[in-house]
Amino acid sequence: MSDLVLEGVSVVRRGRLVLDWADVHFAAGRLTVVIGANGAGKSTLLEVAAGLLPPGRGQVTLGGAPLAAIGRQGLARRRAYLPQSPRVDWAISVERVVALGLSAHLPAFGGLPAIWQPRIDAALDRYDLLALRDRPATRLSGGELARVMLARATVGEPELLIVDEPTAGLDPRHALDAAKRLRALADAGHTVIVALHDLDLALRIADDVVAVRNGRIAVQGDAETIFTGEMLGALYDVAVRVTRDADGASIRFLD
Ligand SMILES: Nc1ncnc2c1ncn2[C@@H]1O[C@H](COP(=O)(O)OP(=O)(O)OP(=O)(O)O)[C@@H](O)[C@H]1O
Repeated sequence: MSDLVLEGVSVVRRGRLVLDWADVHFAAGRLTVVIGANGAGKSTLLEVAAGLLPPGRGQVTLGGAPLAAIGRQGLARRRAYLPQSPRVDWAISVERVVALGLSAHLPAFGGLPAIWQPRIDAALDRYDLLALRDRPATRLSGGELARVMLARATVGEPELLIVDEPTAGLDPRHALDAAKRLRALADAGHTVIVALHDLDLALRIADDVVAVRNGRIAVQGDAETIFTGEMLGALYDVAVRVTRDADGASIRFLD
C-alpha cells in the first residue's frame, strides 16, 4: 500500500486560483477526512488527488511515482474515485453497475470471468443491495444509488480510495455502515480519503484531517489533536463546541 503525496499543487479554473500551493500527505492505512466550507476547494483537491484533474503547478505521487508515470490503466487498477452526486444515465442493473468497478481488472474481451462473481456478491451484501441486484439503477432512491456507487468504488478493493460526500442522502443506519466499511479499508492498510460535511461522522471515523479554506490547506494532521472547536470555528466562521465524553465526541454549533 502506498502514500499519496501532493507537493506545491495549484489549480486555476476559469481564470480563478481555486487551489493554492497545496502540500498534503495522505498516508496508507489512515482514513483522512477533508473538510471545509462550500466552495473551499475540497472536490478540486480530490479530483487532483485522483489524477483526474492535472494541476497547473506541482506534482502528485503515489508510492513515490508521479501519477502520470503510473498510466491510466495502472491508476484505474490501483485507485477508485467516487464523485459527489454520481449519476447513472441509462437503465443498467445494480449488479452491472457494481461490476463496472472491476473494469480495469478484466480482460479486454469476453464476459465477466466467474472468479469475480463472489467479489460482486460480497460488495452487494456489504451495502445491503442483494434485494436490489436486478433493479435498473435508474429506478433507485438517492440513498440506494449512493450505496450502489460505494459498492462499485470498493468492489475492486483499491489501494487508494477517494470518495466525495459518500454519505449524503444516506439514512443514519446506512451512513454509519458505510463509514464503518471505509474505516475497515483504512484498517486493512488502504489509503482512504473522504470529503465530508457531516462533522460528527468525520470525528467518529477520521485518523487524519485536512481542512481547506479558500483554496488553501488551512491545517492538516492527526484528528485527535487538530479537531478542535477553535479550528472548526475559524474554518466555518461559526462558533463551535467539541465535546468529548464516554460515548465519543460530538459537535455543537452555537449560533
Ligand atoms: N468545473 C469548474 N469550473 C470552474 N470553476 C469550478 C469548477 N468546479 C469548481 N469550481 C470552483 O472552484 C472552487 C472550488 O470548488 P470545489 O467544488 O472544489 O469546492 P468544495 O469545497 O468541494 O465545495 P462544496 O462543499 O460546495 O462541494 C469554487 O469556487 C467553485 O466555484
